This record gives sequence, structure tokens and C-alpha cells, in this order.
Amino acid sequence: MLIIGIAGGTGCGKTTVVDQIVAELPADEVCVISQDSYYKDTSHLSYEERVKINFDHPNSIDFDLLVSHLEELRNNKPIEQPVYSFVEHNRTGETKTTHPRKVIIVEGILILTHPEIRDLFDIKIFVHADSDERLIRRLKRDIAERGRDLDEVLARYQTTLKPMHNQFIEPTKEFADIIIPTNRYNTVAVDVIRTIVNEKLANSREI
Ligand SMILES: Nc1ncnc2c1ncn2[C@@H]1O[C@H](COP(=O)(O)OP(=O)(O)O)[C@@H](O)[C@H]1O
Ligand SMILES: Nc1ccn([C@@H]2O[C@H](COP(=O)(O)O)[C@@H](O)[C@H]2O)c(=O)n1
Repeated sequence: MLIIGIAGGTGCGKTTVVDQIVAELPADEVCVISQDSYYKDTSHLSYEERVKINFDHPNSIDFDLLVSHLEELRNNKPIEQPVYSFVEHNRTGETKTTHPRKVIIVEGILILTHPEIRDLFDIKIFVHADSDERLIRRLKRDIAERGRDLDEVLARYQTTLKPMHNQFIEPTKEFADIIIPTNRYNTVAVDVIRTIVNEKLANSREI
């Protein structure tokens, strides 16, 4: 089994890179775990209280559940990945059954901040895009897909997102084996990673 961690600031293109890697791999050989699924259950809070949560701080993530799920997958057991709603700022109550695969990709802004999770990764990747580029992408995406407006995204960016990025996310770049620049679409880097993954898969088939 090969476990790959893909980190980087919001809007850097993690999901896009993951989709590009996965697109060329056999569906039954890869699964994806998103850190977003592991935002803490906040059902005990009202919507007004949930909106105020700092979603860019490591304390917002249920790392205990994420670690236990990764351990289960490593032991060849399926897990129930929570489904998260960015509109409700909460888990939906539904889960997605995720089966263990030869390649497990874990992606999220804060996954390299957690020492135990870092140790589980065979390859650690940090996706980098400039902060102005990330803000532009985040604005467009959150308004189009996550039910937000301009003021909400900018306020969140200034109050939590930018300071948390500088304090917690950017420093984890030093743990990365590979840094992918994504100010533009980086097909070369994605090809390199695909080659590494395919080589590992071919070796595991021979054993
Ligand atoms: N290299 C790129 N160039 C331009 N736009 C991109 C690039 N990578 C991603 N995007 C766009 O930016 C937005 C955020 O990308 P996404 O992959 O969701 O980032 P992340 O998962 O890191 O938050 C999406 O709308 C995506 O289509
Ligand atoms: N209810 C929430 C939960 C998280 N966020 C933001 O999502 C970002 C992480 O997701 P990416 O896909 O962008 O990596 C993070 O920066 C949180 O601020 C949110 O807006 N609402």
C-alpha cells in the first residue's frame, strides 16, 4: 500500500492535482480521503455559532478520527468517511464507504501539521500557488460552489485564513518530499507523480 499526503493552502489546486493523478489510475487501485470530511461534528452548535468557527486552525479537525480511519485502511478494512457540507458548516450525517486500495491519497490544508499522520505518508507533497492567485480562485469557487458572497470570503480571508496559513500551513512545506508549483496547470509534475505511483503499483503486482 502506498499512502500519499497532498497539502497546500486553500485554492492552491490540491483537489485538481488529485483528480489529475486519479484520472489515469484504475478505479479499484486508488481511494481519496479528504481532510474536509474530518471537520469536527458541530451539531450541538447553532448555524450562527458554526459560521464563527476558525476552519483554518488545526483544532477544527477531528484528527483522532482521521488517524483511526487511516489505520483501518492500512489494516485493509473499509471506513465510513463523513460527508461534509460547506453550506451548513457541518457534517451531513451521511457517510461514504471508502474501501482500502493499493494507493491511498489524503488531501487537505492541515494534514502535514499532524506528526502521527505525517509518519503514515510514504510520499508527502505540497502544492504551491501564490497567495493572490489562491484568493482569486477561492473567491470564485466559494461563490460558485459553497454558497458564499464576496464579503464573507474576504472577511474570512483577513481574519483567519491568511494568519492561519502563515502560522500553520506554509511552515509544513519543509516536510514535503515534492513541491508542485501551480500558478499555472502543472502537467509535468502530475506526470512525474503518476509515474512514481504506476511504478509502485507495477512492483506490487509482481510480488
Ligand atoms: N493550476 C490552476 N490554474 C488555474 N485554476 C486552477 C488551478 N488549479 C485549480 N484551479 C481552480 O481553482 C479552484 C480551486 O482549486 P482546488 O483544486 O479546489 O483547490 P484546493 O483543493 O487546493 O482548495 C477551482 O475552481 C479550480 O478549478
Ligand atoms: N465550513 C467550512 C469549512 C471549511 N472552510 C474552508 O475550507 C478551506 C479548506 O478547503 P479547501 O478545499 O479550500 O482546501 C479552509 O481554508 C476553510 O476556511 C469553509 O470555508 N467553511
